[in-house]
Amino acid sequence: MPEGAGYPAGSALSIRGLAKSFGGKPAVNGISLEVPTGSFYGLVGPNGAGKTTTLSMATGLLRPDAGTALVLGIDVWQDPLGAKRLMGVLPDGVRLFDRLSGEQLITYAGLLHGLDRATVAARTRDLLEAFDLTADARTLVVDYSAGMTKKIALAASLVHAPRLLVLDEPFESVDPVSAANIRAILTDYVHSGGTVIVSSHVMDLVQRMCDHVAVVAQGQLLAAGTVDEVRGESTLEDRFVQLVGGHGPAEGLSWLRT
Ligand SMILES: Nc1ncnc2c1ncn2[C@@H]1O[C@H](COP(=O)(O)OP(=O)(O)OP(=O)(O)O)[C@@H](O)[C@H]1O
Repeated sequence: MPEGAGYPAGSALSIRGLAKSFGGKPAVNGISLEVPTGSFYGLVGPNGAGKTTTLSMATGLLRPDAGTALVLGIDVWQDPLGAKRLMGVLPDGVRLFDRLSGEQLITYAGLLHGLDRATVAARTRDLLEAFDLTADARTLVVDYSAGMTKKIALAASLVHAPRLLVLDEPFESVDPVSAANIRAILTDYVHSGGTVIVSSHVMDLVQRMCDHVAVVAQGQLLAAGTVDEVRGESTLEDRFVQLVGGHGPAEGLSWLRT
């Protein structure tokens, strides 16, 4: 099949029929999704819904049992290098080379992507500044807080100026000022033609920040479209609970009541 055949031209990420089971138990059960180029796309779902598994398969980190993922028409599993050149990825539970300093980590990411030293040095400086990490540039990443680690990982994912950003829980552990800063960086990136897909549990944030959203539960897609299409007259949070089916009050915990 030629590159991108059968896939919408306007999609930065095309996921078709992705599936993965662990020990015979389906984690992702045939998810298909089109992420339009230039969109800020939220992926939401309850704990264990299959978000991380889906994003890992879409970014070449976890081999699917079935299905395909294309980044700007390039098959992630047939041409991983070609696809990864176009993508910046913040995986869940980032495992970084944490014996490097923050500055070294971004530099290393840039050099791995084949950028020349002068470009890497200039971009590293800009990224450290943008993420407010200049003062900690020489500190080892192992000594960073959880939020600082998230920020340095995000900075490293941007150094090669990717066209698609795939971010698993980028705001987890990040303080509100830094979160606002990251949101501004990402919004600016989208306005300049980039595409972002971000998983999050924070509905309010997704409603305010994203223009598209997909809701997954139990490894399946329950709804996808623009945020306004998906939420209708409700808030995204109410619609999410409706779709996913909330638990009742904690009757089983009567012993906990004083
Ligand atoms: N490596 C693994 N081995 C076995 N089971 C796994 C593995 N990774 C994920 N799972 C299972 O797959 C299902 C989906 O997990 P996944 O991490 O994709 O969910 P998630 O939507 O990202 O959840 P959360 O919001 O809690 O991070 C869960 O039932 C999980 O236990």
